[in-house]
Amino acid sequence: MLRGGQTMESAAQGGPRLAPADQALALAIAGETLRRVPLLDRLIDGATRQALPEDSKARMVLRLALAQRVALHVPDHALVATALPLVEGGPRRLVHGVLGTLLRGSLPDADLGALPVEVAERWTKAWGEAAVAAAARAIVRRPPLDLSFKDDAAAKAFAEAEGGVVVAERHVRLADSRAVTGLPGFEAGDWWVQDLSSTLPARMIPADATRVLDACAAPGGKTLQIAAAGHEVTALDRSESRLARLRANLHRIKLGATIVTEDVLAFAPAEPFDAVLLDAPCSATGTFRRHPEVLFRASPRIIAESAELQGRLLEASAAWVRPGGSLVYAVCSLEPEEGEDRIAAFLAARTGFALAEQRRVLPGEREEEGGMDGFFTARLVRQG
Ligand SMILES: C[S@@+](CC[C@H](N)C(=O)[O-])C[C@H]1O[C@@H](n2cnc3c(N)ncnc32)[C@H](O)[C@@H]1O
Repeated sequence: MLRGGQTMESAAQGGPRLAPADQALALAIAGETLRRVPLLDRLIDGATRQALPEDSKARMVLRLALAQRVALHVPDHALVATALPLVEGGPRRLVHGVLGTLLRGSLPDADLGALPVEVAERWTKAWGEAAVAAAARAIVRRPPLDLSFKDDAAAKAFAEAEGGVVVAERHVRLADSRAVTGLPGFEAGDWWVQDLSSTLPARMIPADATRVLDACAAPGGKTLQIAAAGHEVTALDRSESRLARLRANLHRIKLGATIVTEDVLAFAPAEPFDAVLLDAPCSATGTFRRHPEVLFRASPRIIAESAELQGRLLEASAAWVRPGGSLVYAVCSLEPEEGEDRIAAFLAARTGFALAEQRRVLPGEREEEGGMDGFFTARLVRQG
């Protein structure tokens, strides 16, 4: 992931086939390492005479071993026994020596997270130190399990029965992550998993909008919300495999939508929509609590490329909004270039749209209730 910019999911698929318990442990070690790389590097650098290259195998293996000790409380003999074979025929002596020194000393047992240095600097400039400190706390905290419900009464009854909290209309938060398939209402299709932040854009769609286009729809969290709210949804995405997941989700929740496999940039609807939701592809840095690897992938170049594409997708989607209708834009990103700046640039470059509402979610929001993913969403109205 650090070298190739892969997601955890694709890295796991590309690796060797492991038994489920080993796969879960491997993912836990990788995730806990990514949640505290600068902290682990400080420990490693404090125990080596010459700094190990950033990308060296010795540094990678030491990070993995130390994360097991500070975050997963793996016994020393076990983590040494899994680290050394990784450097057999290579820097085995060095890794053994550094690990020995560190494990004999007092390692922080603290649940301290650390954002990659470049991300901390970027976000301090954009959002200030309090948001960065909140993000460092959040990256090592297990996020709650958030469920969106088809029906508000069912949400309230579920919260009461399962010890959850209704944190918004049709939305229940469970403090601890449980196996979702075992929760009541899974088979019946009463709810789906969705972070509270991700529910904000669909809540901005005016109640009187009849025909709604979900322009980057798969795997369908927002499509489900829009359909559950009673709108007629057209769900468009260019990825057939992701649309297969959207179809399966609609089937389980027993809701309907017209599905279109198409590129936003090539789509030509027969008639305009009352509302268009563009949940644009983005760096996804707001989802760092569940996917810490996003912080290492989102280089300034990737963010700039993503922002450029978002500008084009916004222009294309704007053309399908009827006069008086709404265009809702959303990104699960903590980069202003993908959020506030995109909307400002869109409004500066054309007439005919006005900003109706805008919402930014930063790390630290509702922290005592389990927090929220970083997010940005805005609603524009097409003037008639
Ligand atoms: C942020 S995800 C959407 C998540 C979805 N709205 C949900 O709530 O479950 C972005 C989606 O945009 C799709 N996408 C990216 N570029 C596209 C394009 N040019 N045309 C159509 N879909 C695109 C991707 O396949 C991906 O499914």
